[in-house]
Amino acid sequence: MSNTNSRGADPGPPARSTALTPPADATAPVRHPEAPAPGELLGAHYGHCFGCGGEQPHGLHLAARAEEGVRVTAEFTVRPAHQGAPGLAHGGLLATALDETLGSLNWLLRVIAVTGKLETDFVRPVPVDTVLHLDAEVTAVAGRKIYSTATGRIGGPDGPVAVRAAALFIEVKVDHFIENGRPAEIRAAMADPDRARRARAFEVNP
Ligand SMILES: CCCCC/C=C\C/C=C\C/C=C\C/C=C\CCCC(=O)SCCNC(=O)CCNC(=O)[C@H](O)C(C)(C)COP(=O)(O)OP(=O)(O)OC[C@H]1O[C@@H](n2cnc3c(N)ncnc32)[C@H](O)[C@@H]1OP(=O)(O)O
Repeated sequence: MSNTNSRGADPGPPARSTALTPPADATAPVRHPEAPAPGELLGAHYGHCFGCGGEQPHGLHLAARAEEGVRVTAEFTVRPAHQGAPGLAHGGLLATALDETLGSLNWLLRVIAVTGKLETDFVRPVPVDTVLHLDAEVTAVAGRKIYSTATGRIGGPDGPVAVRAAALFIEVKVDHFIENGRPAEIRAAMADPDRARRARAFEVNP
């Protein structure tokens, strides 16, 4: 079989459609003993993060809250700047809110991890001014692979489901950021006066 697409370009690796199903040897996630207590806000992992950073004027400013187990919740208000169609949220934006919420779960395990795969079901349209109630949990862990799912409900924690996601995060060392990030931003992050954020980046998984 040819390894090129119709334009002759390398199509890249094949889609991994089964990748979001944990393997048979996966285990249940273990909440870290020093994870934030249920009800506590997790805080931003990086001030300029588009999803959670307080210093990011264009960002979503998502504030995830720890729950029991390896689970978080967050509320996200859809703003006029988030539109795709008139008066409706852009799907990619909703996927970003899900990605960020899912990403914050890894802090309850005390690992740093990046999104490898994110699958999103858009179940119903989400109007501007909607408060989306996000609820995410880690379902299984297999080596460096962390499997998680999330839902976003309209109007309340028991409201109708508007979006659903399943994700695979891959645990990385802090070197992932040092080797791949831009030096100026890396230096600034290393000098972050916020002790909790530095700890999250450097002490967890040095
Ligand atoms: C110094 C300053 C540092 C400041 C840092 C600040 C804060 C840090 C703290 C926490 C924050 C961390 C992240 C941000 C959190 C939330 C934001 C939302 C999350 C994101 O938005 S984050 C950005 C988007 N994300 C990426 O930018 C990833 C790009 N990517 C890569 O960097 C590599 O691709 C990587 C590392 C993923 C893997 O590379 P690798 O070489 O380490 O590992 P390898 O390929 O061997 O995969 C190992 C096993 O995972 C399986 N696997 C891998 N990828 C898969 C896929 N896509 N689908 C299915 N399975 C997959 C393999 O099949 C194998 O499985 P098996 O072991 O069974 O064979």
